[in-house]
Amino acid sequence: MKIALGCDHGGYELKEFIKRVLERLEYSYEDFGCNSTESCDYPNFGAAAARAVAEGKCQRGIVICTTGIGISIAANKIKGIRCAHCADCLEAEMTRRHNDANMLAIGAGFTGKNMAERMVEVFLSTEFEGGRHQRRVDQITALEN
Ligand SMILES: O=C(CO)[C@H](O)[C@H](O)[C@H](O)COP(=O)(O)O
Repeated sequence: MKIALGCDHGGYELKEFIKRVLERLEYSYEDFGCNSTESCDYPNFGAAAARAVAEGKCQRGIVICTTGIGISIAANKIKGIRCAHCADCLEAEMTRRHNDANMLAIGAGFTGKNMAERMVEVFLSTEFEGGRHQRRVDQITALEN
């Protein structure tokens, strides 16, 4: 599974940490920037990672800004993306099980490295349950058209 990464300046350091986590877990990744803590704008980086997921070049995405909110809003503008802003492991697990979320958004100003590492692990290893949840995901998809 290949993971698309995106961030703004507020998420840069946590994104670099998450790269090491992904290497330890033996996931490949593609980094869509940004590439420093210099101030920049999150929409382009969130959308670039989201497009890679929507186009199937990557199977999941992880995006990070200071709150995780702005970059999740941007990612969710891309058709086919279900980007969940999560702050703990249960949210990261539930959004996989129930929403088949294909992107995780993290707020680096609020979520520490330890929690982020555990969220990434559970997000990438939890399967979608399908069943009644598939019907609801289909309804979300229908809203895009
Ligand atoms: O979009 C956000 C808030 O919802 C992100 O947290 C951004 O990182 C933040 O807005 C950036 O703000 P800054 O003052 O330019 O660092």
